[in-house]
Amino acid sequence: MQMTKPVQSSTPLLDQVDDPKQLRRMSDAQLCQLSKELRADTISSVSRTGGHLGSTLGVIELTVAIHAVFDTPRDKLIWDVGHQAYAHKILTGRRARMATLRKEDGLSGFTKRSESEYDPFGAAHSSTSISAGLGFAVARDMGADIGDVVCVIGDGAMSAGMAYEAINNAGALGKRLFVVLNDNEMSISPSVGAASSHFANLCRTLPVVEIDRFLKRGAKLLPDPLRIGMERTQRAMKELAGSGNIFDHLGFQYYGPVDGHDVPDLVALLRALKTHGEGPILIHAVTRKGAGYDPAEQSNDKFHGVGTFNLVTGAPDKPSAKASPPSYTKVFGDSLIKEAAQDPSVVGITAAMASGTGIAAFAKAFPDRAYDVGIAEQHAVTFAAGLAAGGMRPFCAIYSTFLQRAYDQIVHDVALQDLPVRFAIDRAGLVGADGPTHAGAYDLAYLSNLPRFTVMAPADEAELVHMVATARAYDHGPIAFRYPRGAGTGVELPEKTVELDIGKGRIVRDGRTVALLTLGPRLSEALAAADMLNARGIFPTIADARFAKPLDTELVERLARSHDLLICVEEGAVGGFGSHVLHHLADADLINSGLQIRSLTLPDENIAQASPEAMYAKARLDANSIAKVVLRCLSIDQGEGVEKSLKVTF
Ligand SMILES: Cc1ncc(C[n+]2csc(CCOP(=O)(O)OP(=O)(O)O)c2C)c(N)n1
Ligand SMILES: CC(=O)[C@@H](O)[C@H](O)COP(=O)(O)O
Ligand SMILES: [Mg+2]
Repeated sequence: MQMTKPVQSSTPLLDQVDDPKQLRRMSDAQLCQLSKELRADTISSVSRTGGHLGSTLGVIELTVAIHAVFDTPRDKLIWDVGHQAYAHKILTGRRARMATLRKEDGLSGFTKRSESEYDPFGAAHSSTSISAGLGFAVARDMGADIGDVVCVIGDGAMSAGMAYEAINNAGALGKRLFVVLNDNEMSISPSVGAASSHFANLCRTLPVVEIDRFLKRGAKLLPDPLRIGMERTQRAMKELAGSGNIFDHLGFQYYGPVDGHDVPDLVALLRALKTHGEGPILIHAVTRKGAGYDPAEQSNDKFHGVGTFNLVTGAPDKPSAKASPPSYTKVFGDSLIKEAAQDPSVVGITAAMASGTGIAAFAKAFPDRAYDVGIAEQHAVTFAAGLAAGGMRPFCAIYSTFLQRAYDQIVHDVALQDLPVRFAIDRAGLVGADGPTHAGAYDLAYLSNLPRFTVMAPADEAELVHMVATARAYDHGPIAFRYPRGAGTGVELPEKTVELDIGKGRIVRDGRTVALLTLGPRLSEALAAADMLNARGIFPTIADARFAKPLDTELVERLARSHDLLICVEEGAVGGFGSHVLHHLADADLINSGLQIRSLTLPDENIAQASPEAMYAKARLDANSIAKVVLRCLSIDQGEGVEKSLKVTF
């Protein structure tokens, strides 16, 4: 084993750690000191970069204890969601790069295989850790050079069905596997659901758990025959006491609840279990989200996701969002409230993203018509399908990327049954700092190919208001509208809503020769591109499709027949709006030598490596890029003059 240098207790310990193996030779006092330094370093670093601070602060001691006991990277440490892994990154050789967190070519905000051997499995979408961990455990038992497997999963992540699918399988297989339930009673907002109450109850039955743990520990030290007898007695006691918990009943050995901030206790327990543990083991650690930083502990969301902030006060550096135009999210929330005020059948559903989707505002106005189902997108969709079948008008508000998790429910329970579920799809397109795992790139592709689905995208927040009204009134099958993260264009919001003609787009600016057909907020970039091109004597027609499905075939055919160049622009992947336009033109026999067609989408590489700077400029969906495509298609000299006037850069 490569010898790691012992730490001197003089200088800050964190400065001496360049390999987590060094923690295995530290005393309890040193590990406690290291935890203090690690917490301070994390807070200071995130105050300059922003990020998911609260959840990392909740697992500082757990991170230190796990690395002090387990032999990473041979022992696999898998973080669920991975948003709490900043301290893990600092301890595993990435401290010097923390300034690049969530930036172009920088450290991911989540765990990422390509980033470090200490990240054996990528995360960012919740509740995958136990499934992946079990996979590693089976691989180990089939001969792979893998040691122990430790999955750290939060109580929020434990509200997702996938976690129970994994527990169900792990409990049956009986493989040695460690699951640490990091229970801080928080998701992004306070945890919801019966499972969360169950965990809380376990914390209230401490004496029973203490006895149980004492007996378990004692049993481990006895010779086998006696030990088996002791364990049988224990189990009988629990049955009699009617106690026990879901994990015990599903084949796990449950230990806890333990104080997730007590490093010596955690180390002692983990060491004992690593030595004596058999089969799947669940350690229930009770922590505080935002622990150790008062501004975080005092805030409602415990600094779940923050921008840069003042280290002393915790106050955000950037002015509050109120200064910029209202976000699409706020416009959606306010519009849904207005619709619900006149329609008692409107219901709002979120999957643990109440504030992020605007359902929190809706819930304030209509508490008995708002449902936060936890991190359970699959359930959310079929729950909405049941509501629709029951005659209600459910709005299922789920981020584009998280909706991917419920695809079969969308197809099987909603589309094929032709149920009028309304999908409010936020974070459509690139999202910036959360990167590729959160890009809302695929919803146009995965919805526009489904039978009976109506798929809309507003060009601005005024259009969004009309689409919410249109969706509420539309009872003829599933209908979705998708819109981007962040502020709108600042356009004036309509007093009176208009129900749009389903499947009908609009001409926004008349022109000739070139037609730009956009879907969603790229309309403003297309208009800006046209303004640039006017300087070159090119006056494009600009059209807003409004619908990806049903396609406005009359509009598409009219544009194709009366222009030499047709360019479709969308914030989505190949297979979405533009693909359907091309498909229709081929079917209509309109693809001929006289017509050039282009479909501008988010290129694969931009989706795969998306980051703040890889927003629309890099994704080639901004005015410069659109203008450049037009010039190139018309074989117009890209000379210096043109480049300069167009400021076109690639
Ligand atoms: C499938 C999915 N849905 C929603 C989210 C958004 N999300 C990120 S973290 C989080 C809460 C996680 O709570 P918990 O697991 O308890 O971790 P904590 O933040 O409390 O440490 C949610 C809902 C996600 N990452 N993945
Ligand atoms: C970690 C996670 O998945 C969420 O916190 C996500 O980062 C929220 O995204 P928004 O910031 O766009 O709401
Ligand atoms: Mg939690």
